[in-house]
Amino acid sequence: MPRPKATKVVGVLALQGAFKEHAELVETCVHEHGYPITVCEVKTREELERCDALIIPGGESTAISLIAQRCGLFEHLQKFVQDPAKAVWGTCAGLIFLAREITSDEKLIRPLGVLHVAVQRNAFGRQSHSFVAQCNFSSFMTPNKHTSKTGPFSTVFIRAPVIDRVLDPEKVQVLYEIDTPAGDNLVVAVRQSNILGTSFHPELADDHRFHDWFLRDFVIKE
Ligand SMILES: NC(=O)CC[C@H](N)C(=O)O
Repeated sequence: MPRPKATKVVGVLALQGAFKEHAELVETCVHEHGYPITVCEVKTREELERCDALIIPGGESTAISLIAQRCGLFEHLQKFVQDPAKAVWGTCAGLIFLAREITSDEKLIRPLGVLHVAVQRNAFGRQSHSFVAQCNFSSFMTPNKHTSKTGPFSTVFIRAPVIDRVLDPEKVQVLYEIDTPAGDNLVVAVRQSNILGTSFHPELADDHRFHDWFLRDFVIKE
C-alpha cells in the first residue's frame, strides 16, 4: 500500500541486541505526538532500503558486525550510513559499529567506519560495573514544547564504550561528557551531521525524551 508522501520510515537494525525497546519508544513518541513516522525492524536489504532513518541498538558489537557480514547486509549498511540524506543513531554497541576506529579488541570487529571517532569498548568495566547516571542533556536537546517532563534523564550504561578521541573535530561535535570519580571527563555522546552516537541506552529508560529529540531533530527536522 503506498504510504502518504510525508511519512518517514524509521528502521531499527534487528540482528541482535535491544532493538525491540528502541522500536517501542519510537512508537510511543509517534503515538503521543502524531508524527508522520512508521517504525520497522530491519533484517534485510529490502527492509533497509525502505528506511529514511536507522537506529543501531546496543547489544554486542562483535555479533552485530559478524551477523551483518554473514547475511550480506554489511555493504548495504555501509552505503546507508554514508548517505547524508539518512538519519542514523547508534547506541552503545551501535556506536562502536559506526566508529572509524576501535582502540580495544579491534581485530574482533569490522566497524562501518563512518563516524570520525575512536572508541574504547567496555570502558567502564564489566557487566557488574553497569550503572545509571542522572544526566542533564538540556545543553543540546531541544525540548518538546508539548511535553511537560523536564530535568535529568536516568541514563543507563551497560558495558559501555567511551569516545576516546574525536578524529575530525570539524565534523564531530561532542554533545555530552560525564565526570568520573577520578576527575576525568569522558565523552559519551557525539553528533556528526545526520549521525548520532551515544555510549548509553536511552531505550532502557522509562523516558522517551531522547527518542523524541532524535525524531524531531534528525528525522522530521521540523
Ligand atoms: N550495552 C552494550 O551495547 C555493550 C556493548 C558491548 N560492550 C560491545 O562491545 O559491543
